[in-house]
Amino acid sequence: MQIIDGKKISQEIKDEVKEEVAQLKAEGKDIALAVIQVGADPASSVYVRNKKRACEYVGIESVSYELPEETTQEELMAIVDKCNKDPKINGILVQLPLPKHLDEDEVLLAIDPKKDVDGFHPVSVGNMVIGEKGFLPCTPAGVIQLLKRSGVEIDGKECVVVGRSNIVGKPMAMLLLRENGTVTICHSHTKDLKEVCKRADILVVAIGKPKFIDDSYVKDGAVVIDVGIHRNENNKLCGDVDYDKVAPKTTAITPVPGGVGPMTIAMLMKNCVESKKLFGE
Ligand SMILES: Nc1nc(=O)c2c([nH]1)NC[C@@H]1CN(c3ccc(C(=O)N[C@@H](CCC(=O)O)C(=O)O)cc3)C=[N+]21
Repeated sequence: MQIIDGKKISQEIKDEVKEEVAQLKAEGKDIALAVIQVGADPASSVYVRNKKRACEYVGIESVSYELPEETTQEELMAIVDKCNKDPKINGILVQLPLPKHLDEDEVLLAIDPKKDVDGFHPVSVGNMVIGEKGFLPCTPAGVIQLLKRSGVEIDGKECVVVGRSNIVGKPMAMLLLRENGTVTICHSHTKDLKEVCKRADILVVAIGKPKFIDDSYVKDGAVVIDVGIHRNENNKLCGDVDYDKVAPKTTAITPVPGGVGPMTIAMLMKNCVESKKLFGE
């Protein structure tokens, strides 16, 4: 059984990015990412801090906007607009989820697709689906990198994605399809979830329920990728997969923490470089 080391693989990617950033810098091309956070949700603050730290490491400038919980839609839209127009800004990230009084879709739609390093804009989604160049969403793109760099073949494999969110499940299925996997998407209405999951050579779980998937959902020798992240009362992290029960059945599995999470951030850094190379001046 192989424990897929997301920390190590994300470090490799960050080091590759760091080198590219240095090369661009030598040509006088600096990269900057705007990180916009509304409110002070502690989990979001952790992720935002990790993103800034990664920027620092690879040599990308991070310009942060920490806005109060009461920020209005108009105020937020004005900041996005300002970042859109600022030629120094190459990427814009609006940390999700936004407070409930704000319209997430309107904000994401307002981001210039040329700066959409999260890959959430409908233009980016469309490009991903038809296989055109564009920004790939960081978490699913990170999962593909984890699989490839761990020597897991996707081509022709039975891939089951549990969860159909716009930011993970749906794009995950699409990227596995692009790698020639045979892809099934499961969700809350799926009949016989267990039986479908048991077909998987590669099982990707993104349902947002702690330790939901135990060994009874997993075929012997499967590869299991856990996208979930939950924090319990004692601040201990766990995923959507019951790792201790599932791991012995797999040929490879991602832990939480240290699996998919760090990859999300590494891929964000990669997208920022891509933005500069494709659209920067
Ligand atoms: N616009 C937007 N883009 C995102 O990419 C985005 C977002 N909003 N909202 C929230 C989710 C979640 N997310 C994570 C990033 C890093 C870790 C990460 O580094 N995890 C570490 C543990 C970190 C910890 O200690 O909590 C690990 O799994 O090893 C996890 C989750 C990005 N997201």
